[in-house]
Amino acid sequence: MTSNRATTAHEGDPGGRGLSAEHISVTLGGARVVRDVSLKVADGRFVGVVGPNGCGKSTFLKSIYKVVAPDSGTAVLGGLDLLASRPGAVFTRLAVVAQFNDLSFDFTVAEMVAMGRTPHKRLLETTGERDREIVRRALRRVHMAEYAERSFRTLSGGERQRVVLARALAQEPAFLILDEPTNHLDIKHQLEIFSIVKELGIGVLAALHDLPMAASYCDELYVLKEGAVVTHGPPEEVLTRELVHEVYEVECETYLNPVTGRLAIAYLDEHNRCLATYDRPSRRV
Ligand SMILES: Nc1ncnc2c1ncn2[C@@H]1O[C@H](COP(=O)(O)OP(=O)(O)OP(=O)(O)O)[C@@H](O)[C@H]1O
Repeated sequence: MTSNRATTAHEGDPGGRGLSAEHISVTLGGARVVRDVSLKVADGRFVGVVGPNGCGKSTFLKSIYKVVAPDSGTAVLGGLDLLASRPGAVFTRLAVVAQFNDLSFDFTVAEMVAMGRTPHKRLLETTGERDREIVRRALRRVHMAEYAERSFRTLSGGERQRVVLARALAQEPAFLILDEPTNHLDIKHQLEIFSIVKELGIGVLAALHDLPMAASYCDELYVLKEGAVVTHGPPEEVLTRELVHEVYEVECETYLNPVTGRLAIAYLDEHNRCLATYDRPSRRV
């Protein structure tokens, strides 16, 4: 199933603080890994990018948050040309929660979160009491307040992920990019991260692996395969058995769970035996 909705639905303004990426292509190591991807996130909407391993989700997001330079394309956030603007201008309004594994210096948790204040400060301006209060509040929000003086390096993967979210909260962004934000998290903390992000009420663009989770939290999904958008739209329309088969090469059945009334996915083996079922989680956490 291939749709050309991606090209037709991008006309118009995504809204005052929305994101509009147009015709982004990226080449890495001689290979074109993102192919002419266009996407819009209206202000306050939660948009997911899904697709199999290596399909280019992270690379596309990195091209927007300035870690990877695209070959071509534009990315505009609330009227600001992200690709042409200095990081200082970009990161006063855009925060990123990504995998954070290599750290050359040993920072405390509070110091890590305080880095979220950096884009808002003038050169050589030190951390003030207001910044410290914002940091404390962010750490409380992710239930990591008691870790404030711990070395970030000594934290577990899931604890680190929550601190990285706290750093993004301390940035007080108008828009959030999540690059596989729940990889290390158990189910409670996955739900908690999505719940915290939803409560912010700002535009969110997230690369996600868990399809039922994506269906539950995203207003709209873009599906990537081999670097290109296959289709996009509301999760209930996009996540069909045909789409899952085409993109992930697995058989499945989608159905409404009779208990929750929500979309669920049963993955099937070649004899149509159910391998696993995945339900959309409740948003009440
Ligand atoms: N620095 C690089 N040099 C060469 N190839 C790269 C580089 N970074 C990524 N790639 C390749 O680009 C492709 C897309 O990678 P990317 O990390 O964007 O995929 P992804 O969809 O986020 O994957 P996953 O779900 O496994 O995290 C992959 O084939 C990857 O091997």
